[in-house]
Amino acid sequence: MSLLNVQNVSKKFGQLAALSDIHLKVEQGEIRALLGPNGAGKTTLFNLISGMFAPTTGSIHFDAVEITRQSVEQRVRTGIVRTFQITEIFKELSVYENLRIAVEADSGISLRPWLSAARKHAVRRRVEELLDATHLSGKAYREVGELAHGDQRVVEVAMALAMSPRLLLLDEPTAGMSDHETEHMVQLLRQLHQEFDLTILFVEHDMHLVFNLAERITILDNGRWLAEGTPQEIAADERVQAAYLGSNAA
Ligand SMILES: Nc1ncnc2c1ncn2[C@@H]1O[C@H](COP(=O)(O)OP(=O)(O)OP(=O)(O)O)[C@@H](O)[C@H]1O
Repeated sequence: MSLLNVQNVSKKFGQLAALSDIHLKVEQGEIRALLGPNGAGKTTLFNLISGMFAPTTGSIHFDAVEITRQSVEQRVRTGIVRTFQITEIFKELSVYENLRIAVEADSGISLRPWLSAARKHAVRRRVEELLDATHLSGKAYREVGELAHGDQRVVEVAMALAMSPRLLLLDEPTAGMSDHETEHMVQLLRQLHQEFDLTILFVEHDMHLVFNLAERITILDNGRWLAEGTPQEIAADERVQAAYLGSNAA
């Protein structure tokens, strides 16, 4: 049974059909890319999966439970986490403080005025685990706003991890990064995928990254499902080349 199962999903904005009859199944432990030209509907599909909007028609199941009309918060609790969903990143605070806030939000203790020593200790341990997993320990006490762009995006991933995701949704995880930062992010996502058996669904324009990181790729075009397959299958698919890859496919 698929971890995520999107069936016959359509989304209209007024007269505009942003998505029509989309099917998407993502298996536990997969790294899947969602690819397509501008306006293909990738962000809209992400919004439907993460709970920002409800679809006009169709259904979404997560781990066999229907979540079509669940709120963002309910979905986060069941393990669907998108960066920047619940906790905001505070650029004037340190990496450590940002993670502490995310961990406290996740454990539902952020609204309590007083924490027991045991609770504080548990929060500290969890923050240290997250710093370790994302290789941010050496930058724990730096202000997030002072970090390089690539490191700031890693902090976003660490904050998403604080929510204990089973399905991590990433919007263009390497947008604006240098080659070196991109390589670091790819390594990190691969490592987290293995270490936590994390299922990852990401939207990305960078073709190189998609082919390098994704195990399977789903292509949308003009609000419709166009193709799905391994990177090799997608690169060889004539419909995809015609609709999207063009000369980049070479
Ligand atoms: N909130 C909204 N209200 C009205 N129209 C919207 C809304 N969100 C998206 N659209 C429209 O839906 C269509 C699909 O947009 P979407 O942003 O999902 O595509 P995308 O594949 O993510 O594109 P891009 O790669 O440019 O980000 C577009 O025509 C867009 O203008």
